[in-house]
Amino acid sequence: EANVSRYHHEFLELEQIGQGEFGGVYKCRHRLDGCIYAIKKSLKPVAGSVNERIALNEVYAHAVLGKHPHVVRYYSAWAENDHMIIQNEYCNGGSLADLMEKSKSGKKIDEFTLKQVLLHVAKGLKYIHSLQLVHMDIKPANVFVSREQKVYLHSEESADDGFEEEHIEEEEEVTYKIGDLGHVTSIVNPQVEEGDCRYLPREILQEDFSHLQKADIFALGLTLYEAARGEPLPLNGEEWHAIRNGELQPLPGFSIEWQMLLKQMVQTDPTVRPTASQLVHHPTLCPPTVM
Ligand SMILES: Cn1cc(CCO)c2c3c(c(-c4ccccc4Cl)cc21)C(=O)NC3=O
Repeated sequence: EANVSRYHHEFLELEQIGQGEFGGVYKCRHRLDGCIYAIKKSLKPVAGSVNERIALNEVYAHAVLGKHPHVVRYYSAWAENDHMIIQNEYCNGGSLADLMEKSKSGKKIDEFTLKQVLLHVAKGLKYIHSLQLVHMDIKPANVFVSREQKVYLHSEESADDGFEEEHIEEEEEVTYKIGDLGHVTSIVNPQVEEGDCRYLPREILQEDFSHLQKADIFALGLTLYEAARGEPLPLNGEEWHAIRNGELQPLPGFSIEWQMLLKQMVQTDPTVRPTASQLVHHPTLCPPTVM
């Protein structure tokens, strides 16, 4: 019946972790499996509206995209009491936007961290693009962080008496994941719902959808540029166009090769921007091989 709520029946709501015009996002514990999930509750969109297309896009995309280490995992979606509900993997480290917020007061985000973000998100995009899909809303708030405490049993032959020496090594493993698939569309017959204009390349504004994967690369480039610079990106106007003409400010404290890579990612001509696969194998991102 209408008033039985699967949400309250299956989940214990722990705290609200997001708020938007769409509704709210909650950190919840599943009463049966005991795991924590991120659940977004939004008002059921009007049938046939743009919002309905975005809501359906999101669920279709999650269903097709299945499981990937650098794409936030989807578990279930349902409608109840005039609400659309989607249950996703909970990423316990906040978003890149949260990291940027924190770095405003303290230390800036360093080059090594941003190279990790680039490598992980490029791997996620390579997977999405390999399925002839594009994300279309890559930005700091949609890159989520998972931190996992890994424990290793480390055993070493001790030099002198030849006995095995064992010790426990703890290591925090950070994984960056692409979330919010509400703008995902197929490159075959694209129904482009523009993402955040701060990260939008000019060709999409001009409705040129011939290189949609490169719009994701552009948005990722500006995402990293903003995280490195610590200044908010323009929504429009002179500075917005200057960036689309390839004019980026220098990034003091960052290597020249990093700044050149970002510049290449936001090139005006989409065909010049690297593909996600080229980024994954880019020499400045691959961990140094022990010689
Ligand atoms: C605002 N907000 C904060 C978080 C926690 C980050 O530590 C969060 C998550 C998600 C989402 C989300 C985004 C778009 C669609 C559905 C969901 Cl659940 C939103 C989130 C999501 O899918 N997984 C999250 O962890």
